Amino acid sequence: MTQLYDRVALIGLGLIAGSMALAMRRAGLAGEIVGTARSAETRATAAEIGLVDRVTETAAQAVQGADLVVLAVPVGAMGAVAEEIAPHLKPGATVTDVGSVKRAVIDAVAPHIPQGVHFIPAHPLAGTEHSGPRSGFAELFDNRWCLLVPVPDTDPQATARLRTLWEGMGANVDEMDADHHDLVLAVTSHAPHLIAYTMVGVADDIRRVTDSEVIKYSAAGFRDFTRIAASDPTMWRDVFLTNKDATLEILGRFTEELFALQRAIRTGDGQQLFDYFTRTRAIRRGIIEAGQDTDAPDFGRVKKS
Ligand SMILES: NC(=O)c1ccc[n+]([C@@H]2O[C@H](COP(=O)([O-])OP(=O)(O)OC[C@H]3O[C@@H](n4cnc5c(N)ncnc54)[C@H](O)[C@@H]3O)[C@@H](O)[C@H]2O)c1
Ligand SMILES: O=C(O)C(=O)C[C@]1(C(=O)O)C=C[C@@H](O)C=C1
Repeated sequence: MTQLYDRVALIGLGLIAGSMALAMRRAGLAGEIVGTARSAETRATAAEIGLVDRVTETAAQAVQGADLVVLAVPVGAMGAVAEEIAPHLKPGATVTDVGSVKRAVIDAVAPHIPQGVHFIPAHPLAGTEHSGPRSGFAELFDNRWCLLVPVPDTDPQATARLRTLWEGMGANVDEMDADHHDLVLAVTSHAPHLIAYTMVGVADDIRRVTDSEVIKYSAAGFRDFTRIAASDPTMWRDVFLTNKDATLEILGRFTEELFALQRAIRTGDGQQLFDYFTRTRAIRRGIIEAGQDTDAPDFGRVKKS
C-alpha cells in the first residue's frame, strides 16, 4: 500500500485513534503519525508504548503541518477541539472525525473549519467495550464498515483519498447521509447499548435480593449484556445526548413492543409470543443466509468474496 498522507494528526488517543495508528502503520499509509490527548497520563502512556511517532502537549501543536487531522474524542468534545485547532490547520488539509453520531458533530465542527480545509465526517462501525491508549489493535477495522458522511460541496478527491485510507486500514467503505446514519445507528447500536445498560442495572438491583446469584450464575445472554454495559460512560453519555431524537424514536417503538409482549405473557397468549419469536428467528437466519456466520467471533464483519 502506498503512503497517502505525509503527516496524520490524531486528536484523542483512545481505542479508535490507537487502532487507526496501528492499522496505518501496518499498511504504511502515513509518513508521520502525531498524536495528542487531553490528559497528561494518556499522553505519557502513548509515548511510552510508542503508539504514535510523536506526542504533543496540545491539539494546536499536533495539527501543525498535518495533511490529515482525525478528531477521535467523545462526540460532545468535538466542537471545542475543532475551535481550538482551526487557526493552526494547514491549507488544503483534510479534517475528519470518527464520532458515533454524525448530525451533531457536523453542526458542532463545520462552522470552525476554515476555507480551503476539507471536512469529511466518518464513522467506523467497529469497537469494543475497552477504552484508552492501551486498548487499540491494528485489526479492529478489518472487514468492518466505515461510513463516510460527506457534507455538501465536499471535494471528491479529498473524499476519495480518505476512502482509500479506510480501505487500507482494512475497512469496507460506504457513504451515507447524516440523518439517515443517526437513525440507522440508533437501531443497530445506540438503543441496544441503552437496553444493555438498563438490563445490567436491573440485575444489579436484584442482586441484593438474590444474594449475588445473578452474577454467579450469569448465563451467556446476560454476559453479553455485561460486556456491552462495560462500555465507556463518557462516550455513551455523549452519544445519547447528541442523538436524542432518533434514539427516543426507537426507544418509543421498543417500549410499545415490550408492552405488547408483556401483555401476551400476562394474558397467556402463547401464540403471540411464538409468532413474534418465529419472526425474529427468521431475521437472524436471513443474516446467516446472506453469508454471515452469527456464531463466529467475527459476526458483523463484512464477508469479502
Ligand atoms: N468505542 C467504540 O466502540 C467506538 C466505535 C466507533 C466510534 N467511536 C467514537 O470514537 C470516538 C472516540 O472513542 P474511543 O472509543 O476511542 O474513546 P476513548 O475513551 O478510548 O478515547 C477518547 C480520547 O479522547 C480524549 N478526550 C476525552 N474527553 C476529551 C475532551 N473533552 N477534550 C479532548 N480530548 C478528550 C481522551 O483523553 C482519549 O484520549 C468517540 O467519538 C466515539 O463515539 C467509538
Ligand atoms: O462491539 C462493540 O463493543 C461496540 O459497541 C461497537 C459499536 C457497536 O455498537 O457496534 C459501538 C459504537 C460505535 O459507534 C460503533 C460500533
